[in-house]
Amino acid sequence: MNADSRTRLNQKPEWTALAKHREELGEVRLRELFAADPGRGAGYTLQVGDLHVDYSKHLVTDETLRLLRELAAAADVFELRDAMFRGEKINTTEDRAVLHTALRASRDAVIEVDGENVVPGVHAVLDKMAGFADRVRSGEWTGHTGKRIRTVVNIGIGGSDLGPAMAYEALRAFTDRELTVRFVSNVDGADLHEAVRDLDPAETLFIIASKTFTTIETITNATSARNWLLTELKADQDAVAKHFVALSTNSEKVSDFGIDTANMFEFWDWVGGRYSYDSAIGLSLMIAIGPDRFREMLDGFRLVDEHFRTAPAESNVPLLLGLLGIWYGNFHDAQSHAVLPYSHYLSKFTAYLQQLDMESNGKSVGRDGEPVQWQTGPVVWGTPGTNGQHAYYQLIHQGTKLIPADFIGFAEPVADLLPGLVGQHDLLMANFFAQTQALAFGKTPDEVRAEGAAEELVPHKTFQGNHPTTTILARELTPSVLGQLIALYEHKVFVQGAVWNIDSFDQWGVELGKVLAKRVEPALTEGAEVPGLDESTKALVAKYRELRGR
Ligand SMILES: O=P(O)(O)OC[C@H]1O[C@](O)(CO)[C@@H](O)[C@@H]1O
Repeated sequence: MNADSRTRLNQKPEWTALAKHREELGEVRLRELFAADPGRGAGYTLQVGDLHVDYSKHLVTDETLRLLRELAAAADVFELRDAMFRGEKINTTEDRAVLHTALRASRDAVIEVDGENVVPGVHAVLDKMAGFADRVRSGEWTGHTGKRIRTVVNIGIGGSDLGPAMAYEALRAFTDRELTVRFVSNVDGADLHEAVRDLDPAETLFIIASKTFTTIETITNATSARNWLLTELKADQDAVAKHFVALSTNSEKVSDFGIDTANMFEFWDWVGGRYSYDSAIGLSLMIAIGPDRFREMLDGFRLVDEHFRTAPAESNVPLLLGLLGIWYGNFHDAQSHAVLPYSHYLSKFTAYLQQLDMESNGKSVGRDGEPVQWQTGPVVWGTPGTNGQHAYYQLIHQGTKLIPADFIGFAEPVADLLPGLVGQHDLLMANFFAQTQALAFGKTPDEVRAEGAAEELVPHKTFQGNHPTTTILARELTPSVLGQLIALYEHKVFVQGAVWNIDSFDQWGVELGKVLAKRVEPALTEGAEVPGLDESTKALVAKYRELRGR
């Protein structure tokens, strides 16, 4: 691969061809595209596993898609993909392999890092997790006083929180209702306080999830949780072993904290935090849904991995979704991307994707260390429909910004919901379909007039339409379907990072704030002089101390 040639992405003929094509298409109208091709609705669809993906409501033609695929080829996307699956160290700034795909590889697969097959280790940890999860679920694992565990509290942040928290919500219908899981991430003590205040410590298990085991928020919360537990139980340090387990790559720090390393579930530096909830980081989820369902979820991931690895470019769904994002971000100046799940169970899905996408592709320096000269990752945002419809959809429909959106919905409601529900799922999904229709085709002034609107209101009631959306539809939100969805987005993010020639697997941008926080803290607590503190922050710190009466 030639890193230099990728750096000059916007000087490549494939890029220029796309820019020219964009000019020629001008303000292409979805109404026209559908009028010109009545088969578009059924034709612009792909299937991957259980996911039916409709991309007909995009501002693209066959030619656009062909040119986008050529750009991907010119950027060596598939070469980089193959290098990732082979275990090469494509996270160059950290000199690490990127092998979240190995976390869901089948037992007999062989994937080597530095000459060692990592798959047996992955399955050994999965088996250990399964054994532990079964013991907690059955009540065989008891706390210090002999009581069974009723609540699991996962303490972690970023990738050590968002993934399991999202998936626990998503798969609530599959959870053991006798056992609940709570998630604590914020260093604001209120988070831990609210999570434990009504719990019986004797029935509580803390899972301390931290890849590095040095993250200040997590270690602080874990220390406070240990204090709470020992105080409430009036127990000594021995009680820790029955109420604390760790998920980490750092056995030394785990042991320093007082957790028995026999109760540590390991993962590896080739798993990025935001790509880790299908590793040991998913232990809380496994306890909640059981090992079999967890494995079904891994099967879902693997299905999409295989698709991404082997499907031709024309039918490769992660490639398509990645390229559509590039079309809008780089050739239409779109700044953001909305993800709008029409499932209450996916209430944390977009928050999870924010880290996956924005921590991966929020970069402005290429893999060669040169500043990139094109837009990279979008702002990802969204909440479940239909709540968003009554909040910010106004701006998507009639505002001045182009906001491509993914609509995710399901034909069946997940679980046996309340018997008295009055056809709510069809109503939910009617909104789902209606919104993408309204966004795409809008309402013309003539249509508004035909409804008898007063002339002065016609411009206000007109919908320009032409807002692009992808629709992802599956039968039901099962563990496997969740795995498929997450792998789809993981690989979409990969495609975009590969085209933009950035390292999607490092996160140097979070470091500065961490270092400065450490430096500022003594100024808050002790009024210490912090060298290099700017005048604005100095004044704010002084105000803070005054307000705290210090
Ligand atoms: O699992 P750890 O090491 O505590 O890190 C938590 C999170 O912090 C980050 O390193 C930076 O915010 C994320 O990438 C990671 O998911």
